[in-house]
Amino acid sequence: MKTVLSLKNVKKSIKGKPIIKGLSFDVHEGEVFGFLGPNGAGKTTTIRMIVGLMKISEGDIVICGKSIAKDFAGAVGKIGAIVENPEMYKFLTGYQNLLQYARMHKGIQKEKIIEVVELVGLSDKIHDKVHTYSLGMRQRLGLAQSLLHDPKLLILDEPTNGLDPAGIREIRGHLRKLAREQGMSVIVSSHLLSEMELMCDRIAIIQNGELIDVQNINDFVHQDKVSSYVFETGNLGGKEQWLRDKWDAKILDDGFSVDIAREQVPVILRSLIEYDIEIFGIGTANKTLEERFLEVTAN
Ligand SMILES: Nc1ncnc2c1ncn2[C@@H]1O[C@H](COP(=O)(O)OP(=O)(O)OP(=O)(O)O)[C@@H](O)[C@H]1O
Repeated sequence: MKTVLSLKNVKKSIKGKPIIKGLSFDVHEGEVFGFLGPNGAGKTTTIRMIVGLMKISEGDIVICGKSIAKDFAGAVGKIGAIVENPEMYKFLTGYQNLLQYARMHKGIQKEKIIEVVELVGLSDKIHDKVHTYSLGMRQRLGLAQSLLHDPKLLILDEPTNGLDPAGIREIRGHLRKLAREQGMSVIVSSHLLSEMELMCDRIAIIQNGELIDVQNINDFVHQDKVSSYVFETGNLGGKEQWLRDKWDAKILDDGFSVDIAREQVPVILRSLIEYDIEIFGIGTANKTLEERFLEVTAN
């Protein structure tokens, strides 16, 4: 697996206050990698350092083998990014905006503009003025602009901020497609957990400027394969305390729930039968990423 981005014990202090306290992790070719963390965790600061908008205090960032400390232009030249809202000329068309950008960054051909516009699905509206665009269309235009110079690594800070569910789904689709079909590595930040679950292959959880965990999204959600099982029972007739003591059960109006691994289900069923508890139904409530995230960050 090829490493596209490597953070090596990156630290940042602002006015003597440590904000980022030694982050180390790698991002691979063709993966969508998420930065997940509560407000103020340090996601934007980390992204600003990766894209070269902010100096690192200590450590190094290596992009496609180039160190940001030793070869700044070489390293950041591989990146396409939307960090702050991309500046667009509202009274020019989308196409004119891209053309303007291409003129400022030599070597971008008109064919490339057409290619990225098609890729982000803006071909129909590209000759309309930007002030007529919806927020989602502006985001797509920003995405097209960031793709013009063929970046190896695409970085988007809160890419779905302010978008409606359809817009979010659309951006998500584009990012997954870029990773899958073009082998691009994509980094997105968000505090929206459900969204990360749908978009990312792996996520780094950041809290207080520290890395709490980097995990494959599926492992993260299904870690230990513990699920909440809800048992619908008849009257528990005074057996509530036994359930709490033996299974750490939560008593509900018409039964109880327990957090157990799948293999334990037959075991608990047997003991319920032995204990004369009638069972009318069993269901699972798999833990959401949100619940897992809260568990991890609570400690
Ligand atoms: N220029 C600055 N001067 C002082 N403190 C700063 C500066 N920039 C960031 N911080 C602090 O660094 C911490 C991390 O901020 P950052 O914006 O990176 O977090 P974040 O995870 O992106 O949060 P959010 O989701 O709210 O955007 C915060 O406590 C913030 O107050």
